Amino acid sequence: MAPQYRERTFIAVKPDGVHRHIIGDIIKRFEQKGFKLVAMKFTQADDALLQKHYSALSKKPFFPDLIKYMSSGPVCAMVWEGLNVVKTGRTMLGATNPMDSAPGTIRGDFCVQVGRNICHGSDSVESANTEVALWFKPAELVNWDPVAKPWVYEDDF
Ligand SMILES: Nc1ncnc2c1ncn2[C@@H]1O[C@H](COP(=O)(O)OP(=O)(O)OP(=O)(O)O)[C@@H](O)[C@H]1O
Repeated sequence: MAPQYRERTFIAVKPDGVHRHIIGDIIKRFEQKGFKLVAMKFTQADDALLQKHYSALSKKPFFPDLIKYMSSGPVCAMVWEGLNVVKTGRTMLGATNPMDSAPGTIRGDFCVQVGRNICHGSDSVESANTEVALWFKPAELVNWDPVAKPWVYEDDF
């Protein structure tokens, strides 16, 4: 498999998305797009993990509320793989603030306010690599070949 098809991103359904039963819809969109699920866990994140995950935002006034929100219940943490998956994943999620998220995007269709925006997606390949390593052990990442691969990638016959 060519390396560009092996790009990975970290996607998480946040506690509000879990409570509102939106996990399945989010998985469905990534599956239907043609991306490959590489790892998934349903987990209660502790403050230490979340503080590392959101360390770039530690000076923001909303940081304490963000940690409280993200640790308030379980999250569904996932790794998805495919061509340009980081950038496309962000497009599929929609703008951070659901007031600006286009209809048809996940946030545009399922939520209303920035502090309850139901999902997370890595914002660069570098962040994705850091986040995947933070949330998953290497042995939790599954290497497999979907039978549909030649029907997703044109040069893979
Ligand atoms: N002004 C705000 N008020 C409250 N919460 C906010 C605000 N801005 C961002 N957040 C929360 O912090 C998260 C991280 O913000 P960031 O600016 O990194 O956006 P993002 O990269 O689109 O979001 P995420 O990292 O969750 O995918 C947002 O998804 C949102 O839950």
